[in-house]
Amino acid sequence: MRRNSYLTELYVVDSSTNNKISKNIDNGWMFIMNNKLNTMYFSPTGTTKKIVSAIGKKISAKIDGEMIINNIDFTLPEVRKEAVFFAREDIVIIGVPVYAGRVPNILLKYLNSIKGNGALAISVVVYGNRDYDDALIELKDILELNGFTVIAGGAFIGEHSFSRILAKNRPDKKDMAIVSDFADQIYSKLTTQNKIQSIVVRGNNPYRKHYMPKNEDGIPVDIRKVTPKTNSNCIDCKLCVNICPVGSIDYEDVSKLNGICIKCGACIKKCPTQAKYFDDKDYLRHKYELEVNLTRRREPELFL
Ligand SMILES: Cc1cc2nc3c(=O)[nH]c(=O)nc-3n(C[C@H](O)[C@H](O)[C@H](O)COP(=O)(O)O)c2cc1C
Repeated sequence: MRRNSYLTELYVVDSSTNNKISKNIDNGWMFIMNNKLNTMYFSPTGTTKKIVSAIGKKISAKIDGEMIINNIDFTLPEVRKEAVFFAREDIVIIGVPVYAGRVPNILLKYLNSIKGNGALAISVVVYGNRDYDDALIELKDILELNGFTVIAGGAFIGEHSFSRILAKNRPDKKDMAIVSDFADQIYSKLTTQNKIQSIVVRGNNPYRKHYMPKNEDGIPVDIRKVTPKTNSNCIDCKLCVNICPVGSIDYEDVSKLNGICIKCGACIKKCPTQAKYFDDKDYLRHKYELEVNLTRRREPELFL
């Protein structure tokens, strides 16, 4: 038995005559066997990567390891210079963290350049236990405008980029069990529905404005200009230079920035000597406020 084209036919070879008999495929199992599985994520502190990778692995495992996962980690700026095109037979699991209740601004140009060409997409957003606001609907809209059919969506929780205690160590065991269940449900949708339906997710359109922290007088503050400092623990290992998702840290002098800082937390959380930190008053106040006020555990939300 050989597959000859996407979703339409399969050959059954008659061994006595060696003639190919083709018959229509309306079976979901054959549907998924004809597809290619892809994962894509932007993940400066690794929580989005963990969730997207686990969904991909679980779906591929369910198909008996038949499916090789093609992965695009677009955390680094060089990767976002490459054009990406998919085709009808692709399934793409794509994840981004939630920044200010939305898809991170710096990713919009790249995300809008990805061509779906009829591929199926699973959209994933990961947030730090405050809220994902309109990020999931925004990601779904972007993907649909680019020619994807979005067949599943999930909002998951990851340790907050600003903090080591808010949503500490999430996604944890309980989250990963939900991630696994989500993958099972996606597999089941792929293999049991003849016409795979797109989804409706929680969120507003028009989208809410980007979430802004407030100062002690309740006035919104703009922390976009805040940059990290470097202390004397620095061993000049250059790790921060290599992991900065906007390529802003100067190679010769790692305490210097040559571009914007998106406050993603990568240089701070991944520094082996804890040499990077923020000391801006408004940033620290916001971080403290989040840590004090958002202790109630949020749970993942799935849309299928
Ligand atoms: C600039 C910025 C804004 C953020 N805004 C939100 C937010 O609006 N709501 C929320 O719950 N978490 C927010 N977070 C936290 C991240 O969404 C969360 O920690 C996520 O797990 C980080 O993903 P990563 O580990 O893949 O980098 C923000 C983080 C950053 C850096």
